[in-house]
Amino acid sequence: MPDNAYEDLALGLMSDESWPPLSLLDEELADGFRLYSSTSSDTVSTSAPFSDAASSDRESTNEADYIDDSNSNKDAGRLAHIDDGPYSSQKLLSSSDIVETLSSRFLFENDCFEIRPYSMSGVGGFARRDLAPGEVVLLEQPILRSNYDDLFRDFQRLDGSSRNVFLQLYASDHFEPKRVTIEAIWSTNCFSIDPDCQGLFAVASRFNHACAPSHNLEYRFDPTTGCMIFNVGAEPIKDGDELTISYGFGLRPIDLYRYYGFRCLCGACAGLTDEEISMNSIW
Ligand SMILES: C[S@@+](CC[C@H](N)C(=O)[O-])C[C@H]1O[C@@H](n2cnc3c(N)ncnc32)[C@H](O)[C@@H]1O
Repeated sequence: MPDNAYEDLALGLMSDESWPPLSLLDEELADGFRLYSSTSSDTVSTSAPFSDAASSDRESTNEADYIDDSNSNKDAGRLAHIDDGPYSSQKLLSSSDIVETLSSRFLFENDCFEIRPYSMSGVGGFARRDLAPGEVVLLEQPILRSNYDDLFRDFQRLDGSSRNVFLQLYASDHFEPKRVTIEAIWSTNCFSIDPDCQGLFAVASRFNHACAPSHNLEYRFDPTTGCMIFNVGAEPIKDGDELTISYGFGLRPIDLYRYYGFRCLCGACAGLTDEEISMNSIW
């Protein structure tokens, strides 16, 4: 495969005429899309799926301390952010803005898929054309690498735009009521990068789960590029189909409910009855 084969699939790079291909690590990718280089020297080696949200039981902290921009550090994280241009209305600061925007706007698109709202579960990814088995649809660098111990400190080091992207991601209301939004967003969306480190990905966070064997994307973390790479599984995907991933090997609907707080509606599993839900209510 040629070196630049993935360029137009990297986060922030649009393959249509208005978004000419640029180098993956260009700081200025296109109007309104920038990808900041990380100063982190972390090495990563595995492609484990979502982190175990159930294992995090940390004390809450005053969230207001962590959403002040004044100390922003542009180099603390990687970001393909939404600023101007066609995505200007996604420069989001409040949860009401987020809700309004998610209900009416496309969130991201490249040659292969788009992230858009739909009725089942907020937003999801949908194929924009037929996709072949094995085809790479997205390479994405995390906007933040962290872990549950360092999350608030690392969040504080993000620049203001990265924080806004972070804060517009979906936060499950399943997590402990006193848990602050930052931690709920992290728990809902982060992917494991290695045993001690997770990553938050602005676009990949929008992929919904489907139970095996019906999920149609595979993913792995590539330490060389620092990207999570998403490719089509063994079966082709048709234009318009939802792109789905597995949130974890062997997870049953009851595990999804306990760990992530949602009733799986993927259609491939039996789901959960009301009785099972009430028997497993956590709060
Ligand atoms: C990582 S986010 C995925 C994107 C999310 N739909 C959004 O609007 O941003 C995970 C959340 O999506 C929803 N979700 C994902 N997969 C689902 C499924 N199979 N059935 C029902 N809800 C699902 C749940 O609300 C879950 O907490």
